[in-house]
Amino acid sequence: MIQFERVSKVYSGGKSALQNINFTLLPGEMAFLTGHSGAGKSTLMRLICGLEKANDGKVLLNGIDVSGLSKHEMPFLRRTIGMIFQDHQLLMDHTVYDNVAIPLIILGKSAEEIRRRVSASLDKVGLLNKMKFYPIQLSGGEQQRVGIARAIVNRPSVLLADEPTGNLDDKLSKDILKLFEEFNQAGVTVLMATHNMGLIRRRHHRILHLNQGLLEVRS
Ligand SMILES: Nc1ncnc2c1ncn2[C@@H]1O[C@H](COP(=O)(O)OP(=O)(O)OP(=O)(O)O)[C@@H](O)[C@H]1O
Repeated sequence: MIQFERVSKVYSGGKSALQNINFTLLPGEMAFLTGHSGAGKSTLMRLICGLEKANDGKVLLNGIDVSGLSKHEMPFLRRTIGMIFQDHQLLMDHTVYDNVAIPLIILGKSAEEIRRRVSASLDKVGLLNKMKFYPIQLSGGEQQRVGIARAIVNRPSVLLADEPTGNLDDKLSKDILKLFEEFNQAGVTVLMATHNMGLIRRRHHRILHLNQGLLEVRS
């Protein structure tokens, strides 16, 4: 569950990115985060995973006040979140398998558990047969799916996706959205930021729309 209570964010330098944001995303809910470029979408996502701190108000993740966590408590929070970026942020000199394994290696999991979980994640995104490839050998859509496999390998309860389809064509974008919907049907809370209104039209999920740092809830 994600809760924002009267959250405001002003960057050093004085730029007000978010103003008095209030919303709740229930466990197992899926929502889209929309808004123009600079509306505050990435800032909102970064507040949830503790990459930025709110100046005012509370950001709660599964009931825990993210802004109240110390630096050494952050890794525990991040274990419950899978984060997906537009530019997937893969390590180009590592194989697909190694890229997906990284979160588990950091957590000190056994080689057997890593093998099992990485295979399961790659299977979910349809890339089991490419585990030995390097990212450069994959298409844009496949690279994005490796980023998704890495985000879910730790079985997070919350998936945050910041413009995950930004560089992809319509067909690939729809495939990625379908994947998120499948995770959501399996109980994962999903928040996906997107510019692509065509993609999310006719989907029944709630829309959180940001307009110059202010939230309008649509649908
Ligand atoms: N680190 C930062 N320092 C100062 N200002 C920032 C910083 N990050 C973002 N901003 C400003 O805060 C506002 C919101 O930015 P943010 O990246 O959250 O918007 P966005 O909706 O994700 O935009 P886009 O769709 O272009 O990615 C913008 O005016 C941006 O310039």
